[in-house]
Amino acid sequence: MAQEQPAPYGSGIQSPEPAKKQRVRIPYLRKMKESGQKWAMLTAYDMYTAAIFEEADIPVLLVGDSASNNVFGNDSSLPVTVDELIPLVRAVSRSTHRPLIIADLPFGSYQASAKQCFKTAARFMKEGGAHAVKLEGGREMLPQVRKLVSSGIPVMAHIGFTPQAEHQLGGYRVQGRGGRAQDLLETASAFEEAGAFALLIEMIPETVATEITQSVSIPTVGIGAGRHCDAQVLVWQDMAGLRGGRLPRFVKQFANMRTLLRDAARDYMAEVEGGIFPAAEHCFEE
Ligand SMILES: Nc1nc(=O)c2c([nH]1)NC[C@@H]1CN(c3ccc(C(=O)N[C@@H](CCC(=O)O)C(=O)O)cc3)CN21
Ligand SMILES: CC(C)C(=O)C(=O)O
Ligand SMILES: [Mg+2]
Repeated sequence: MAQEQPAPYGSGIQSPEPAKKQRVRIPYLRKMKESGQKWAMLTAYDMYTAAIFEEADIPVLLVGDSASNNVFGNDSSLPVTVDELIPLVRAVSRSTHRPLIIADLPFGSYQASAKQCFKTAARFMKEGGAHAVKLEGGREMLPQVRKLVSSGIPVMAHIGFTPQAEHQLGGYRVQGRGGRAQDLLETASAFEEAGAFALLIEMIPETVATEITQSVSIPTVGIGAGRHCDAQVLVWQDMAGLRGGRLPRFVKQFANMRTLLRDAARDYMAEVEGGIFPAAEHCFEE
């Protein structure tokens, strides 16, 4: 006899899971803004990290195109492809029940037209199991945002420093300084009007990010955008101290996983070389 399937999380019909496991959905994020409750977003690119961040109760996970650097070893966001990212999105969505999963649209997969954008976003939803997508850019992306929204695909717009445009922007530089703040404010309003469910704001002065946050009713998620955004995001390998070398100013390391993992690898190697591991307890009898 076929087993009965449990109701999907957030479906509103009786779920066998406790309320805590209800899927985070977009109206919840808006309510958090209204009540002044800040929230945290992290990137995730695989099963264990996604499951661990769910255990930690992180409400929103981003499968970033930063996988280009942090998974695939490229030196920028530009090379990563849709075909490379979809399996990572699928790994994250399969391994979690509660967080909202956002797929970052990679460079070249949405800029050409609203139609191209829709096709790419639909692949991330259908093949990856994403609940929403994120795209970078300014007002030239309004047709893309409108197309997704009218097709039922929630979209987060990423403004300020947009890494996919690093060559146009002249490097990894703070945006919105000098006379450019007004332009950012207008772009933010235009995205809200077009139906974006949230704004990601990267590397702009705190004062400008605060003004944007106060001027829109959708949540703002900051990275290097000061203390007053509605939410914050960091790349998990930065936050957990897996990454070495010089770090951007906006990063705080909450652990030192690089040392932890390196020491574990060294201890393992020493025990193998010294004939200590495996011990009897790790061996099978006949
Ligand atoms: N590991 C990782 N963390 C990230 O935050 C990240 C990625 N990868 N890959 C994609 C983009 C690239 N990002 C970056 C990369 C470098 C800087 C950086 O060098 N920032 C300088 C800016 C100096 C200035 O303009 O004053 C800094 O010191 O913060 C910032 C964001 C953010 N994203
Ligand atoms: C840094 C965040 C905002 C991002 O876009 C990514 O991880 O790709
Ligand atoms: Mg990105």
